[in-house]
Amino acid sequence: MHLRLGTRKSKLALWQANYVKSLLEKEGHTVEIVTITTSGDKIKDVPLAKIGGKGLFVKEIEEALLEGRIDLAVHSLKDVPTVLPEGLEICCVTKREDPYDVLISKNSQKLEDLPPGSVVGTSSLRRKVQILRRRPDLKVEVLRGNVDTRIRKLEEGLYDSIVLAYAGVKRMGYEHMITQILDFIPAVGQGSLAIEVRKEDKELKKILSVLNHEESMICAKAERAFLKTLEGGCQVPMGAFAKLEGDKLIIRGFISDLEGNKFIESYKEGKPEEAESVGEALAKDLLSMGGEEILREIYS
Ligand SMILES: NCc1[nH]cc(CCC(=O)O)c1CC(=O)O
Repeated sequence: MHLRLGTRKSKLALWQANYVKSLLEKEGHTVEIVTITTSGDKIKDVPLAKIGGKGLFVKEIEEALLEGRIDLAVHSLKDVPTVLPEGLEICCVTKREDPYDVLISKNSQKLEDLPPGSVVGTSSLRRKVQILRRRPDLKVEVLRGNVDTRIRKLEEGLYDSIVLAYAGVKRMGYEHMITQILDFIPAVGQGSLAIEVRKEDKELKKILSVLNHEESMICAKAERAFLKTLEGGCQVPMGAFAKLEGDKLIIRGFISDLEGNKFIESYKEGKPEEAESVGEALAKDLLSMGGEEILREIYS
């Protein structure tokens, strides 16, 4: 079949699109890559948490899907909101790449070795609070842009260290620059790709099912149910990480206030078949442990 694959045009997005393209070509399909500029690509210097809109990197691509200009969309799963437009679905989640965050430092200093007052670049509130919890004496400053831009800003001396997703760093060929793999709780979905299609495209979904990695899909379901229950956008520091151990699903997650002073963390176990309810149960625990108050403060 001839498939039109929609993607953003950042280098990372194109890498991801080409990765999916090559998997589909192995199955005998032809794939045309259609690049789409999203609002997230246009607004370059404001932290996404300040813009506040959900799905800034996917909205225009979803419109192309709904209008029939493309057949499938490839996104970083972590950029996809938990509620999709009517008529669309995530039919596959690809095998998760290393889900963790990494620190890249100018002087190869690990988080615990950075001199007091060092400047760490990240725009993610999730990363910020986890940095400050370990090193309240560091300065966390806004850093946006694609992976190349972020690394260039480090090299230009604007930061002493930056924090990025391992997955993006690896895909862009900067693995050799990694100073430290951080044991932070990752973003929901970090490291997996989401394949989004029109719900009604049954035949296409059958074709695409080769892209699905069942274990990654189960973890995605648990983490996204967690996020949905917390109504988390990127304005609230939170994260969750699910994994399968044998036939047990384990999910850890946290929610925090903006400075990392109130950091509420817990975990939950359950059956993989009940991934969504396990994620939801974890979120409800966090809400009753003080999460509700945090949300109220942040949104007031
Ligand atoms: N926020 C942007 C974004 N979306 C997906 C990735 C990397 C790939 C992934 O995490 O799955 C990145 C870069 C980063 O967070 O450093």
